[in-house]
Amino acid sequence: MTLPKTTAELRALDAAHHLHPFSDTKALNEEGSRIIVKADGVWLTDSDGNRILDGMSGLWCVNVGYGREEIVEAVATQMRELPYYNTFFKTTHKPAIELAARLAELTPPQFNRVFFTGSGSESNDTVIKLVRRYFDIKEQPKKKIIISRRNAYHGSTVAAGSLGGMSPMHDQSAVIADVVHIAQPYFWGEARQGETPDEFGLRTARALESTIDALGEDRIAAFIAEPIQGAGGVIVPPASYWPEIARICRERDILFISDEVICGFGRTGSWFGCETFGTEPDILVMAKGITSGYMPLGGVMVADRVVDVLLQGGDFNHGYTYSGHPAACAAALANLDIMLREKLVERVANDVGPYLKAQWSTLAEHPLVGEAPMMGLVGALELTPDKIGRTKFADVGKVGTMARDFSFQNNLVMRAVRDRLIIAPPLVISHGEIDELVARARKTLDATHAEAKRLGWV
Ligand SMILES: Cc1ncc(COP(=O)(O)O)c(CNc2cccc(C(=O)O)c2)c1O
Repeated sequence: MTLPKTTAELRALDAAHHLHPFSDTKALNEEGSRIIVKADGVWLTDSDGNRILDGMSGLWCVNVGYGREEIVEAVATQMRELPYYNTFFKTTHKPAIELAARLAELTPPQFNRVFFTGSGSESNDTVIKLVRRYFDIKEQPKKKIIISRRNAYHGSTVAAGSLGGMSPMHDQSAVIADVVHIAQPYFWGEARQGETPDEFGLRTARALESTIDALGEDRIAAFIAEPIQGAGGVIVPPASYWPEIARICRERDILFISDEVICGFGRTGSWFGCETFGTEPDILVMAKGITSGYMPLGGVMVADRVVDVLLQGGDFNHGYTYSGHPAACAAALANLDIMLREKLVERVANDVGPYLKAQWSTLAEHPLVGEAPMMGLVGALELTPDKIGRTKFADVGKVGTMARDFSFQNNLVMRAVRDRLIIAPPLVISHGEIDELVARARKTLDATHAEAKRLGWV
């Protein structure tokens, strides 16, 4: 079969054969999917030749930007030499060894070993098994419960989806036992009247302590959290939150898991979000930015104090065919070379991060915007009918979806989560491209505001 050329023909074939993730495929097929055909830097090109500013780095992952020949070459070379081999049954290969050593250098000092996976979901499934194995070996088998947060996202497998706190996912899936969800540090949407950010941050953090005490510390294995809840809407905690969580994790016999699938590899202005917020996790979850999405790869960094116990336990009966896939590891190594050579993490911290924050903050003045948080190169716009009262729209999500569609019409990719618009652009974005992004975001807000007014929603 030769692939058709026109957008209409491509859409028809897609509609005939492709079930899309996280989509109402029937509705999508009536509308037609947007076909992305190539990309370069921060720019996408669709099948109609439209140039689109990718404000989302694909799905939070293309940190070094598109069109990096170095990564392509590294993968091609590796595939010619060894396209695949596994790391089961006493075998390994050079890309896995080299990447494991590189990750030990780049991650905080407590981490010197990595378990490779093919995705963030597989990484979090691995974490659940590692954590329970750890306490079984320590002869504390009662410690099984993992505490997570409402509206967290940890992946889409049954177990990782259970770790996440998104009820629309739980409603469509089995969920595993022994996962408990506590409040999220979403100040704009959940603080009490008159409560300051710091008071809210402490109160929300202390939900961890009270939940441990209510369930019994002898039953709690771990606490898992994203430094910033990404898919939940870029929920940046108040400054008081993470120091209080860190205190609780230090004082209690539980493991702290930092899910850095989004916040890792420079996104927040440090190599990892735990460094931005000053926490010291026992387990660090990676995917996305590890290869900038060029190849699927995930991993779990495990702190020495946890590894020391695991090594006493003999066989760890878990792993994936593509754990540490050689071509994916080669992509990761080339990706990390680019990040180091171009000092992209420092660039986020000292240059484009502050610049984007300054430009993005001007959008908070828009009548439709309740808050415009930005940390590193990940930010959001909370859309609201009432900035002062911090009220939500009656039909949550409708305005967000409308805004996302206007954004796409303006050739800017922004993600909508409920009525929050999100951006997480590639770390290579220029000042000029930031100006263009913010201008298109403002145009999107104006169009959304006008339509919401016409519909009587504001
Ligand atoms: C914090 C976190 N943890 C785990 C995963 C799962 O990774 P995999 O998808 O590679 O299994 C993620 C993934 N995050 C993710 C994935 C797909 C879509 C969106 C969205 O915001 O629309 C977000 C994530 O953001």
